[in-house]
Amino acid sequence: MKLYRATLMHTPESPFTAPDALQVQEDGGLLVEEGRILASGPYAQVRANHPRAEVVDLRGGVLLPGFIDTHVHYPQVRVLGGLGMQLLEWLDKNTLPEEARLSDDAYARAVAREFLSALRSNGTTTALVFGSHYASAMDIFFSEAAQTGLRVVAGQVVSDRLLRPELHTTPERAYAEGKALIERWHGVGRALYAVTPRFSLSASEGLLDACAALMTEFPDVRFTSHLNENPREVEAVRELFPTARDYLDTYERAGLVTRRSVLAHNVHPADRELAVMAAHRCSAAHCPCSNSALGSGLFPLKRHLQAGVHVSLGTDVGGGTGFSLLKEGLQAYFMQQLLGAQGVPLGPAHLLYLSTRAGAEALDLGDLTGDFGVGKAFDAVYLRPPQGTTLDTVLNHADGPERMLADLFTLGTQQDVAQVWVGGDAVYRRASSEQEVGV
Ligand SMILES: Nc1nc2[nH]cnc2c(=O)[nH]1
Ligand SMILES: [Zn+2]
Repeated sequence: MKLYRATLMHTPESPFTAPDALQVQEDGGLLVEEGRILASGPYAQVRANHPRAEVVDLRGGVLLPGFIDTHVHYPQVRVLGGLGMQLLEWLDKNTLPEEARLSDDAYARAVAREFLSALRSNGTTTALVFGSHYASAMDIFFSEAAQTGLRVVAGQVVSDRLLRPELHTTPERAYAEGKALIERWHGVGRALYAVTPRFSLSASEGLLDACAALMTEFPDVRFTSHLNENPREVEAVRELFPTARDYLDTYERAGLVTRRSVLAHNVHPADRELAVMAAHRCSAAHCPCSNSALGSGLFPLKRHLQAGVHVSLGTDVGGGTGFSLLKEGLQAYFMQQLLGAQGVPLGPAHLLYLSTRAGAEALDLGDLTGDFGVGKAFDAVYLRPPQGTTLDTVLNHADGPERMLADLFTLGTQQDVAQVWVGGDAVYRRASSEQEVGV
């Protein structure tokens, strides 16, 4: 039994609907046994009730629930930085050639290790991972992920048109390979499976039906894809599906819009699409760094919230700009500011919620993770800036916990992630030599 002593902050409820959603213990205690939180509260109180627990002293930093990235591409870690293009050109020139390289198992393993290491060192404890087009690269991914202890919800990406021939499959093969991967990996350790057509642009109706067949046969797997990211993409989908009411309808008609569906981007939705997403309780993964880098547009958060659509955050590596949910939260804030009266003013509690609890809800893992409630898994990130850094200075002069949280989202980077736990297991610890900077 361990008692973690730290400044604790979490958002068990949504600040979009609940006032005072940010819960803070400035000198807090979290009692953890067998990976689960048994008690929480002021340190002195938890200590008095559990005098024999081993104390882990984390004073001097801030302990947050582990970050939850609801849209990130495993095969794209090495193509980060491909700036200067919009979506379709970026896929063609920057991304798909790299994705084809994952047909080589040794290459796929190296990329999987780089990807999983980047998640952990950025404080991400759960991720909805867009996989590779190759089944063997997914076997490699799941086996590497199991060794890290991270929670991954991932699936083979399937497409049968308009990418490049070596990335195409058939509905029959997509079904057979998906079924085999689900039987091998879904619910094994901390892994779950997500059925993942790349986007309707590269999927025939037959392929979407094959995806639906998997969802029917295995009702608790998740579903993810892309939606309404870029105007040229939206127009191409309209031409490819002349009888569909809109982009969402291409998925909806196949029965793929459910409580366990997460659709990335949705920068250009119609009102009907928002209403249907809300009715089916499916989630939108907002990827603000990617939307900026690829010039996709300004996410209409207010329209999503007004329609009742649940929204979480994704880094969208490699369309995005890295693995940090701190940066993603800050960029979400910037973009809402830039929208002026059309934007939603986001405070630090919103940014924390979007990067933790909202992701757990999107993945239907809200009973397991996303906050520090009693009974939840101990999934946590300990942020402690190296001495002498700007963030260290600013935190030392912050006039209260809410301002500290704003400082973390404004200035925090990978270098500030000191330790990470999943289910009580330590999955990352910053090398101690990096802790002193400039002193
Ligand atoms: N951002 C992004 N959008 C996509 N739409 C289809 N594939 C992709 C991808 O890899 N990244
Ligand atoms: Zn994406």
